[in-house]
This record gives sequence, C-alpha cells and structure tokens, in this order.
Amino acid sequence: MDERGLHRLIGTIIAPERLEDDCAIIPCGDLLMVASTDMLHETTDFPAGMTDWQVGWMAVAVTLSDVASMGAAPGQVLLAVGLDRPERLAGIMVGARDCCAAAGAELVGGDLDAHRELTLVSTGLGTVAPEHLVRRRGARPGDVIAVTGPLGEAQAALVGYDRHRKELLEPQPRTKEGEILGRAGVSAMMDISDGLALSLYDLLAVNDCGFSVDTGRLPLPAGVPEDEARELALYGGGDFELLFSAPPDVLPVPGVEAHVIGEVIPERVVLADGEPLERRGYLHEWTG
Ligand SMILES: Nc1ncnc2c1ncn2[C@@H]1O[C@H](COP(=O)(O)OP(=O)(O)O)[C@@H](O)[C@H]1O
Ligand SMILES: Cc1ncc(C[n+]2csc(CCOP(=O)(O)OP(=O)(O)O)c2C)c(N)n1
Ligand SMILES: [Mg+2]
Ligand SMILES: [Mg+2]
Ligand SMILES: [Mg+2]
Repeated sequence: MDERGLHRLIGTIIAPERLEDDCAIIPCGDLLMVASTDMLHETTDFPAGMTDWQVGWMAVAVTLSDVASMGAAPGQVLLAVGLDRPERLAGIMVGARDCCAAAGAELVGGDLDAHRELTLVSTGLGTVAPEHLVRRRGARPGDVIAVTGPLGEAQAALVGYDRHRKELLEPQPRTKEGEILGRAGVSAMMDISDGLALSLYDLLAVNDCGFSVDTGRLPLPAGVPEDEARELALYGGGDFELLFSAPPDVLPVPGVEAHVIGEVIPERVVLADGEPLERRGYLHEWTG
C-alpha cells in the first residue's frame, strides 16, 4: 500500500475534494487562506551529513512550496519539533526562521516534544485573492505544460552527484514565482515534491484531459550523463519546482523562469515522447 491508496481512504472519511490540491482552501474575508502541513523524518528525509540548520530550512521550504503552488502569498509558519537531542533545537529553529525570512513569511508558533527519531511537522499559511487562486484542476487541451527550473537535481545528489547537494539539502520554495504565475492566469499548478511523473498523474486524477511531455525539452541536472539525467528528471523526488499549465499566450511571464516541457491533450493519459509514462516516483510505502 502506498500513500496515494491511503489518500483514497481519507477521501471516504472527509470530503474527497479536500485532497485535490497541495493546500486546504479556507474562506478568509475577501481573500482565501491556503494551508499546508508536512511531516519530515530523520531516516526518510534528512540525508547523512545534513546540518541542523538545513533540517529546519527544509522543513519550512516543503510547506511554503505548497503555499506557492496555489498562487498564494506566504504568510505564517508553525513548526512542531519532535526532538531527539536538545542541542539540535537552536540550529533547527534558526534554519526554519531563515527560510521563512527568505520567502517573506514569519515563524509564529509550533510545538516541542521529545521523540526518538527527529520528526518535524511544518504548517504554512498563505493568502490569495479568489481570482488568483490556482488549483490542480483547471488544465485545458491546448495549454502548454511548464516547470520553473531543473528537475532531478535532488535525486542526482542522492545518487552521488555532489555538485547538487545544495539543491537537495536547501530546497528553494518558488514563492515569488507562484504568486506571479497566479496573477498571470495559469490554469493549473502544483509543486513537484515526488517527481515529475507522479505529479503529472496527480494532475491527471483531477482533470478531464491528459498531459504529453517531450523529454527532449526537460531542463536536466547539470553534470549528469543525458540518459541518467532524464531518468532523474522524470522520477526523482525532492525538487520543489512548480509544474503548471497555461494558455500558450500567457508565456513568457516576466520574473519567472519557465521551461515549456509539453502540452495538455484531450485524451486522459500521461505520455512521454508519445508513449505512456511509467507511474513511479517518490512514494511513502507500507509493507506487510
Ligand atoms: N491525513 C490527512 N488528512 C487530511 N488531508 C490530508 C491528509 N494527508 C494529506 N491530506 C491532504 O491531501 C492533499 C495532498 O497531500 P500531499 O500528497 O501530502 O500533497 P503535497 O505533496 O502537496 O504535500 C493536501 O490537500 C493535504 O492537505
Ligand atoms: C533520504 C532522502 N530522500 C529524498 C529526499 C528528497 N526529498 C525531500 S522531501 C521529499 C519528498 C517530499 O516529502 P513528502 O513527505 O512526500 O512531502 P509532500 O510530497 O507531502 O510535500 C524528497 C524526495 C531527502 N531529502 N532525503
Ligand atoms: Mg505539493
Ligand atoms: Mg504533503
Ligand atoms: Mg510526497
């Protein structure tokens, strides 16, 4: 069983539309509030050699990336820390604060507990005008598909390409880009935490159309042989670029690096170079 299967179970207990986007969407006066919460663990998310500052940074970055994917402006972050050793706390909190500051967000609260395995849960809030909200649903045939930067760099670092360690350990949430893209009128958006292929299948699940990618157009990690780089770009996790669709005349968007990688098609399939794309990537799994 993997997390997507268990999401279907959650969708029988709370409204399944609640699971369709990277964030929950909550009315907030004339605006909408978006809210994301994400859990990270030492063994699955913090590679050996990572500093405490980087641990705090990453925990905030992953949740602000979800806020950005809705077209929202980042606002507040709360960080719950299940702490294995007290001497780690200061570094973690400073990393979290610095990531908030870099994105224009504020660290306003959290929780603290003793825990055998270092476990961080970050909650991010943002706001957006209803007309600028972007959801995963909304892609239309004829739209282009684009991403905000190179894919596969985090996974490249995990398989030994040390030049990409900074991208793995200090992911940059695309908060500025998300807000600009929301105002520019992109039709659907999400962040790519689990790899491009899985993300395209997540979009497929909530849209009435399909997605066709030209692998020759993927922005690849530098310094990696091309075949391996393409594999990392399609299936590697931990990148945190934004994936979006938009009517072709929306691009280019000033202030946003956008790489067009394909187009939205009427058929409900995900294709790479005209062939069905494998549905695999970074998934939490339960054995037994
Ligand atoms: N245990 C849960 N209970 C309720 N909603 C959940 C739960 N886990 C995930 N979700 C919701 O499902 C959606 C997708 O979550 P997830 O796959 O973690 O997205 P992301 O990769 O963007 O963090 C989000 O809207 C999230 O709030
Ligand atoms: C050991 C290890 N593998 C991979 C990564 C890269 N990475 C960071 S977060 C993440 C996936 C996103 O985490 P998840 O808990 O799935 O969050 P969500 O998709 O809900 O945002 C990955 C693959 C990592 N940091 N450490
Ligand atoms: Mg996401
Ligand atoms: Mg999540
Ligand atoms: Mg994930």
